Amino acid sequence: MSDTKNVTLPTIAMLGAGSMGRAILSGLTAPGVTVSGGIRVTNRSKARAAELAGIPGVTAYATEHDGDANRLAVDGAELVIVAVKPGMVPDLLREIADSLTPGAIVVSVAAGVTITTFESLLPPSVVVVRSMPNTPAVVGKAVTGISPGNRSEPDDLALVRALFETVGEVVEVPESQLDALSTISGSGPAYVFLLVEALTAAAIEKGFTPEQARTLVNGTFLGASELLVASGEDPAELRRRVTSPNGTTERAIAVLSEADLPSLFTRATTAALTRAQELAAQ
Ligand SMILES: NC(=O)C1=CN([C@@H]2O[C@H](COP(=O)(O)OP(=O)(O)OC[C@H]3O[C@@H](n4cnc5c(N)ncnc54)[C@H](OP(=O)(O)O)[C@@H]3O)[C@@H](O)[C@H]2O)C=CC1
Ligand SMILES: O=C(O)[C@@H]1CCC=N1
Repeated sequence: MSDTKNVTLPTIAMLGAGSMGRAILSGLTAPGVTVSGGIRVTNRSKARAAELAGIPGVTAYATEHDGDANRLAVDGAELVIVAVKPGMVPDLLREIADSLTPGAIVVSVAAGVTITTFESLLPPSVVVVRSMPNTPAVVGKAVTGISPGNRSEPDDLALVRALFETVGEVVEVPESQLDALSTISGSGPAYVFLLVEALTAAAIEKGFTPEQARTLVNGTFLGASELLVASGEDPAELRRRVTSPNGTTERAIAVLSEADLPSLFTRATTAALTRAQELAAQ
C-alpha cells in the first residue's frame, strides 16, 4: 500500500469491479481512508458481488440479479467511478443519467472514451473527470493520469486527485494527452510483465527451477526499480555501471540492441494510441 495518510472521501459508487475497479477499491478500503457514506460497488455477476460484499464498508450489487443495481448505486453518491469496458460506457451512462445526484463527479477510467462522450450523455448538473490509472494500484503504487472535464472546478479535480492518491501517484494532463499517457503507464505494467516472462523463460532454459527463476527475475526487477528511483540517476548511467567493458553484460546488450528497442516501443505505443482512437469512435 502507499504510505498511510488520513483522507476522507465522500460517498462513492464504483460501477464495474473487474481488474481496474477492484485495484482502486483496494486503495479505498486501505487503512487511513474514510469514505463517509460508504462505497457502493456494482458488477454484472452475482458471484463477484458476493465476494465484494464481504469487504467492510462496501455494499455490492449485481446487475444480473437486480436490473436497477447501477441506478441504486449512484443515487446519492458524490463520486461515481465508471470502470466498465469502454464499449459498455454509453449504455451505462444512459442507464444512470437520471439517477445521478446533481453536483456528483463522474470519474471515467475507460480507455479512449472522451469527455465529450460522457458530457453529451449526462445531465449538465454533473461534473466529468477522465482518468487513466494502472493495476499497481493494488499495492498502492499506481501512476494515474487525470484530466478535467469542461464543467470541472479546481475543487472537483482536487477531490479526484485525493481519490487516486489512495492508490499511488497522480499526474494531471490535458485530455489531449491522456490516450498517450495510457500507452505508457496505463498499458506499461503489461510491458514490464512481458519482459519478466521472457527473462524467466531464459532462466529456466539455463537450468534453474521455476521457483529459482522467479526469485532471480522478480528480485532483479524489484531491485533495479528501487535503485532507479532511490538513486535518481539516469537509467543509462545505471546500465553502464552493470556493463563492464568487454564483460558479459556487454555481449547480452549487443544482442538485445539488435531489436532496436526504442523503435519497437515507439511502434508498440503508437499501436496502442491507434486503438484508443478506435475506442473513442465506437
Ligand atoms: N485493466 C487495466 O489495466 C486498466 C483498465 N482500464 C479501464 O478500466 C475499465 C475496466 O477494465 P478492466 O477492469 O480491465 O475490465 P474487466 O472486464 O476486468 O472489468 C469490467 C467489469 O465490469 C463489470 N460489468 C459488466 N457489465 C456491467 C454493468 N452493466 N454494470 C456494472 N458492471 C458491469 C464486469 O462484470 P463481470 O466480470 O461479472 O462481467 C467486470 O467486473 C475499462 O474501461 C478499461 O479501459 C484503465 C486503466 C488500466
Ligand atoms: O488495455 C486496455 O485497454 C486498458 C487500458 C490501459 C490498460 N488496460
